[in-house]
This record gives sequence, C-alpha cells and structure tokens, in this order.
Amino acid sequence: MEPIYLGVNIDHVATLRQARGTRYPDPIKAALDAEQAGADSITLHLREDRRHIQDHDVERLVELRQTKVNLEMAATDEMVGIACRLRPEDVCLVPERREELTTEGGLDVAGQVERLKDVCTRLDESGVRVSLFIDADKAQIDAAKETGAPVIELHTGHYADLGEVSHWGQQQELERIREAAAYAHGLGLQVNAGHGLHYHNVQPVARIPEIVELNIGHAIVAHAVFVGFAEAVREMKRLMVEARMMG
Ligand SMILES: CC(=O)[C@@H](O)[C@H](O)COP(=O)(O)O
Ligand SMILES: NCC(=O)COP(=O)(O)O
Repeated sequence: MEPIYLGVNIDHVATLRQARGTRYPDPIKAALDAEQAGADSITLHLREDRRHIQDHDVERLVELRQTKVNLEMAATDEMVGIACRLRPEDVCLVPERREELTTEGGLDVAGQVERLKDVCTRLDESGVRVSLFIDADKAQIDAAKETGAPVIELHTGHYADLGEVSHWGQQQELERIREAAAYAHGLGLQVNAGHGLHYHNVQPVARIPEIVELNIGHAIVAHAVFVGFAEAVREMKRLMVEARMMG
C-alpha cells in the first residue's frame, strides 16, 4: 500500500490578508503550523496579478519551510526567472487568466509541447522538479510525458463541481480520473491531483492507488476558520490516510 501525501495550499490565507492590506494573517505562519500538523509539503500560487500570494511570501517560505515547497505558476519568463532564482523543490505549471476567479481547467500542454520542453529544461537545470497541472485526458498526459516533466497533477475541479449537481456525473468524472492516473503511472509519471477537494469528496480520490499527492487549500482554510489551521490539516490528512488504507 503506497502512502498518500498532503500538500497544503496557503493561497487563501493570503487572500484574507490582502482583503485589508494588513500584515496578518501570515500565510507563512499557516504553512509552518500545517507542517507541524502533518502536511507533507506546502503549495502556493504566485499569480501574475499577485491577488493573494506575494513574492516575499515565496522568498520567506523557501527559507523557513521544513518540508517542501511546491510553487504554482504560469509558464511565463517572469515566473520561470523567479523559480530559477528561488529554487523551490517543485514547480507546478498552471494555466492563468487574469479575469478567472480560480483555476478553471488544466494547462493545454498538447498545444505548446516545444515551449514547455524549454521551460522544463530551464527549471530542471536549476534543480527544480516540474509538475504539469492538466485535465484527466490521455492526449494531455502523452504531451506531458513528451515535455520531460516527471510529474503531473490531475485537475479535480470538474469532479468537485459535479458533486454539487449530479452524483452520476461525479462518478463518471471520478472514473476518468482513475483511468488517467493508471495511464499516466504506466508511462512512468508521478501522479498528483488537486483543486476543489474538500472533507466530503476527498476520500474517493485518495483511494486511487496511483495518486501520490493531493494538493488542497481552499477547503482547509475555510474549515480552519472554525477549528483552527492545525486541526483542519490534521482532519484532512486523517481522511486521506484512512481512505488509502481502506483501499
Ligand atoms: C491550480 C489550482 O488548482 C490551485 O492550486 C490554484 O492555486 C487555484 O487558484 P487560486 O488559489 O487563486 O484559487
Ligand atoms: N493545485 C490544487 C491546489 O493547490 C489547491 O486547490 P484548492 O484546494 O484551493 O481548490
């Protein structure tokens, strides 16, 4: 039985801070508390519009983290330069549109393989491991493999959204994710997953044996409002490990 790891995304602790332009709550304190509570890594998304995570948050986290940093970013020259300078353990390349409320889908790797190959090479040369945030789609998985990135993160947003409207539709999407995880694992890729996962939909995804890591943020921050950040992380990790052990 392979373990399953939890990457805690601290973006929306920063959202609360940016709402008033204060110095609190500090997302880096949240990150360190999450690590003490069982997080296996910390994810943060440095968006081009800096709506939540700021450059100084990334700089402080890289310096202070006890586990690993997974920096989510668009595949732009600016962001690649920042990643090569700060050298987090991991970078996850995600699509970005300024007007989006949150990430709306996976990165179109198939449409830009050569450009992403160059980005992956630059990051790899700086010692940064690259993950590609993609939909559960075989063509995108094949393209991800072609870029040389060793890791993919399957977008679970459609699965999460369908959970609100159609149990049958959600089961269909879950089967797509299961098949994509098995296919990608068969190609030798590490398979992670994330987006929209919460305390009531995480276990079916955590049961997928090929999935190594789940990146979860919004639901943990929301729950932390009521139970505190450390307890919210502990509860999520417990659900994941319980699901993986149940099989
Ligand atoms: C890529 C992904 O699904 C999220 O980690 C991403 O960070 C979402 O963007 P916001 O955190 O800005 O909602
Ligand atoms: N890549 C997914 C992530 O880091 C967290 O997404 P969410 O749980 O905030 O939706």
